[in-house]
Amino acid sequence: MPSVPFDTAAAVDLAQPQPAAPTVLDRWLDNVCDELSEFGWTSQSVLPLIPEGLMGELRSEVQTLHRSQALDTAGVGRGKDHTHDRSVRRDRIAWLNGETGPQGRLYALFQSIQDGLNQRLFLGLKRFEAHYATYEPGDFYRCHVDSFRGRSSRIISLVLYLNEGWQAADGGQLQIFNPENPDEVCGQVLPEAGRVALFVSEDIPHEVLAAQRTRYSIACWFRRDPIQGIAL
Ligand SMILES: O=C(O)CCC(=O)C(=O)O
Ligand SMILES: [Fe+2]
Repeated sequence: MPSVPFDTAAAVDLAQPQPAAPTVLDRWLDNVCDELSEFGWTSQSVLPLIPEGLMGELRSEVQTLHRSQALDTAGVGRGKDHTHDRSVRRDRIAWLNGETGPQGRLYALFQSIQDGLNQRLFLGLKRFEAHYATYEPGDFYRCHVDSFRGRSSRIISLVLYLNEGWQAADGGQLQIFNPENPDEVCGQVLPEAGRVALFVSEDIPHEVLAAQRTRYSIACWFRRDPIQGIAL
């Protein structure tokens, strides 16, 4: 009797449409969403997803803004509570509008991250906002959360770091605290180019330790309110 050349039971029926193989982005999002669900935060490399050259272009943009003093001191709080308290935060910021070439490419990536978060976690995210931030030597951002409880406007925070060759001695680490016990540090992220931190905006207390050299980043918030200025 002729031997069966392969396991017919396990053979793929090529006549049927096959599900598309997961992409690098799918696998990245699966991992991010697992960690967000379990811990409320995650730190990942975004380099496998970033188009060639984009990190350097974004770094040049923020360095140009920095040199031309086009960054504003960042405030704390919203509306009438908005203040510039240098004992709380000392970074300088410039909002992105997605209209330069590099920002357009970054916005396409943020949009696919937003779609992927919605598909996996059913967050109902509708838009995102993002700003560049620079921390000069000595600058910090004390422990805070990014969204007031019950406001549910900023849902997920994402921070993308732009400095190359950042060492532990350069400081500026993002410290993540245990939401149940805000005295307990449960993670630290080195702000090295291509690394991103993602966390649940209203749950995760975090702080930026004092930087020892100029630190460049992009902070992005995925929001549930559809129109700027209207918080649900
Ligand atoms: O740059 C970071 O690591 C975090 C910044 C931050 O917490 C913020 O802008 O709200
Ligand atoms: Fe924050």
